[in-house]
This record gives sequence, structure tokens and C-alpha cells, in this order.
Amino acid sequence: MPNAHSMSDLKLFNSLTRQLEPFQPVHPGEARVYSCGPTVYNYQHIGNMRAYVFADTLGRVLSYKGYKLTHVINITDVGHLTSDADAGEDKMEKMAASQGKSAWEIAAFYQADFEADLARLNIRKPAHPKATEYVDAMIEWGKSIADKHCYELDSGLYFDVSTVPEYGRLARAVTDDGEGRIDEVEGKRNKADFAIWRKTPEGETRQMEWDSPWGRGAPGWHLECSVMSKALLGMPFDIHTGGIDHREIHHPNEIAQNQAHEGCADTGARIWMHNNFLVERSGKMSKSSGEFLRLQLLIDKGFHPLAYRLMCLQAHYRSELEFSWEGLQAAFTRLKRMVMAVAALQGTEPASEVTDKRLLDLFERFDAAVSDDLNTAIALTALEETLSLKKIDQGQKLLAIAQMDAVLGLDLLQLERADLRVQPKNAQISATEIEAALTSRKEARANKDFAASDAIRDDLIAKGVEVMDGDPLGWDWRIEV
Ligand SMILES: Nc1ncnc2c1ncn2[C@@H]1O[C@H](COP(=O)(O)OP(=O)(O)OP(=O)(O)O)[C@@H](O)[C@H]1O
Ligand SMILES: [Zn+2]
Repeated sequence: MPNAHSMSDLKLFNSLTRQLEPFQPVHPGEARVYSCGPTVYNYQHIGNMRAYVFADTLGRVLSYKGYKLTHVINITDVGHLTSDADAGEDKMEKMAASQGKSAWEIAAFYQADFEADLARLNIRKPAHPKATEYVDAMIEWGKSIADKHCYELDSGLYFDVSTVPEYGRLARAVTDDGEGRIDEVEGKRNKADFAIWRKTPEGETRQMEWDSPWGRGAPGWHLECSVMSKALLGMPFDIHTGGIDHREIHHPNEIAQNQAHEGCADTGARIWMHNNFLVERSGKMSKSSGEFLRLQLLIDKGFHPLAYRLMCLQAHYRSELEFSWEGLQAAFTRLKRMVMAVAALQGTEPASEVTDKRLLDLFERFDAAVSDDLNTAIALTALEETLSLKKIDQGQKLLAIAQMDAVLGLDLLQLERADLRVQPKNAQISATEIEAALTSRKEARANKDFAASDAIRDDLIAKGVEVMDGDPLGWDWRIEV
């Protein structure tokens, strides 16, 4: 697309100022992004995955705008307690004990599962540093801020939030429920003070523990993101992302550590961005509630994982998104339509540039939408209009689709109809058997043997197959789950 990235300036909503701001990179021509990664003590739920679909879309938009992107999603394999505010048990150690495995095994298993989910959602491969690889750097960071900003209690080294300017500015925490949720630890100077280092209590041993000037123990969860973002991206860097819950405690704490360490009022990242929650009718999706929605469950029910990506893109990342199976079904149907429209271009070679005015206008709309704080909902409509354009140069159309999809990540040029036929786990019949039965049914009908044709249909229905004669999508059948 000629000069596509120079069409509209990219504006992003900065949680620090609660305003849209133009993106101005710290390093000309580059974009450096850090996204808080998962705590790998369990499977991820699809709410967690919404955070990474958002971060990936941001990264794709930055690449499309011509910036050289460095994106980090860390892996939290140590340090996160069951509460964000340094209370409760260690998530990793607790799961290890309940499964009779080592904390290291737990972390490796769930990290691999997380990375498989990223791939299934067509999330590009950012760097995935592990917190446990940065413990030395965390201790060094702690040492450099300990005298001026920290104090020791029996339970560890604590950060005194009154030693940095404007603590909690990101959360606007002083009056709302931000600080109110922080649990008391005996001896803390301020309610919001948090652990930099947690000492292993006398007489206990942890599987993951290290020696430090403040005793044997483990780093506080907040410290790892400051340390890893600085080590991998330098400070200041461009954008820090996370779910909206992190705006309250985790990110204000990172900012406080960054200010202390860098000796400035700067916050470490210039722009802080937060995705809103995926919710269930009953409330926020959470792992603590036992059974929870995983991407694998969606696949087991016959949905393609990219239908979930599309479901996320249909909403603005700053809006709450309510999950429902009907909503997912609608997104899946929409994805099928797109894939079928691209299939109609099979055999077309993409053009080397787009000159057609209709395509250029649609591209301008697409560009304006993604430049407006990642308005993917509008961008999708521009893509769909492009897909439905008739009497147009096919090569140019394909090029425009490819460029839009590079930003949205729906994998439209690779996905085929057959890929979208996801076999539900409890299916009683395979796709090949269904196709064969439908072919026999067609023959029976052609021979006017309606009894045979009805018998085949009844047999399919009994096996959970809905036969969709005359389906406008040409989808023909689906397995009901
Ligand atoms: N329902 C949700 N919707 C969108 N993002 C979420 C949701 N829940 C968590 N996140 C985000 O997912 C990322 C990873 O979360 P994290 O590993 O801290 O686990 P968690 O889901 O918060 O854990 P738990 O459910 O046990 O409280 C974070 O950026 C977090 O803000
Ligand atoms: Zn973090």
C-alpha cells in the first residue's frame, strides 16, 4: 500500500493521563513494548488470552506503521502470591504441592501450554524471559534502592511508597478502591508498601529460593517486571501493557520501583495501556473458581481458536467483553464468511501495489480505525467491505486483504475451509464419514429414492449432525455440541 503508514497518526490511550496521545517513540523508528505475562501455575483462561490478543494487535499495528518492534511478554515462574498485594500463598509452590510435582516442573508445563495457546491465536512470537533467570538482577536492583527507599521487616524487604513522587498516580488509588484492597502486614509504614524480597519464614523451606542480603527467600512479584523490562528494553521504553487489574497495584508498584532505581519522576514506560476484562455473566473470569474456560475447551466444542481472536477484535480492548457461546458462534460464522471470500480468490497472484480508488478509500478507513487507539471493530468492517468488492482487480484486492490481515492476525490467507472444520471432542462421527454420507444422500435424491435419502439424514441427525441444505455460506453441515 503506498505510504499506508503515513495516512493517520497513531494515537493510543495512556492510562497515566487517561487521554489519547500520539505515539512518539523513544528511539526513532523503533517501538519497544513490555506486556506482563502469565503466572504459569495453571492453565490460562480465555480472559488471560484476551490480554495477549490485545498486546499482539498493538504490536502488529506498530509493525504496520513501520516501527521496528521489540516485544517482551515475560513468564512469571516465581513470586506471585494468591493476592496481587503480597498476601496469601505462593501460587507456584501451592500448585506444586497439590500436584505432587516440583515448582520447576509446574512452571515448564504451564509455560508450554501457554505458548501453544499463543500460537493457536496467531499471536506473533515475542521474547518470553523467565523471572527465575533474572533473580540476580533483581537482587542487584533491590540493593541499589534498599537504603533510600526500603526497610526490613521479619518477613522481608519492603518498599516505602512515600519515598517516590505521586505514588499511585496511575491507579488514582488514594480515593477509590485501589489501596483499600491491600492487606495489612504487621509493621508496614504505609498501607500500600509492598515486598521487594520475601524471606522464607524460619523453619520453612521453599522449592524456589535464593540467598540475598535480606535472607534466603524469593523476590516480590512486582520487582520482576521492572527488572526484565529495563534489562530487555532499556529505560525509558515506549509502552507497557497489562490487564486493567494491573492498573491498581502491580503497575503503580513497578512505577515506584522504576522511579527509585532510575532516580527520577519518570515512570519507566511512556505509555501504560490496559485491556478491560473478559467477563462471564456471573462476573470476572477467574481461575480460582475451579472449572474455567480454556482455549482447549472451545476447541473441544468444535470452535476454531481464531473465532475467539475475532470475538476479541470485535470489541474495543478498553470495553468489557462478555463471553457467551452464542457470541462465539456468531464470530465463528463471521470468520467462515471471510475465509470463504478469500477462497474465492484462489489462484490469484497478489498485485505489487494498490491503485484502485475504492480499495484505497477502504484502506484509508482501515488505517484511520487502527490508528484511533486500535479500533479493530471498525477496521473489521473495512476488511469485510474489501472482501465483498465486486468487479475489481483481483490481485489488488488480494494485496489489500493481505495487508489488513497482517494487522488483524486472522490468518485469512492461510486458513482453509477444512481447517475450520474442528472436530468436537465428543463427536460420534468424523468429517469424512459425514461427507461420504452426504454424497450418498445426493445420489439417492438424484435417483428419487427419498426413503434412502431420509434414512441417511435421520442417521446423521442421530449422530448430532445438522444438515444445512441451501446454507448461504455453502457450509452444508455442522456437528452440534
Ligand atoms: N478476565 C480477564 N480478562 C482480560 N484479561 C485478564 C482477565 N483476567 C486476567 N487478565 C489479565 O491476564 C494477564 C495474566 O494474568 P495473571 O497471570 O496475573 O493471572 P490471573 O488470571 O489474574 O489469575 P487468577 O485468575 O488466579 O486471579 C494479566 O495481564 C491480567 O491482567
Ligand atoms: Zn508485570
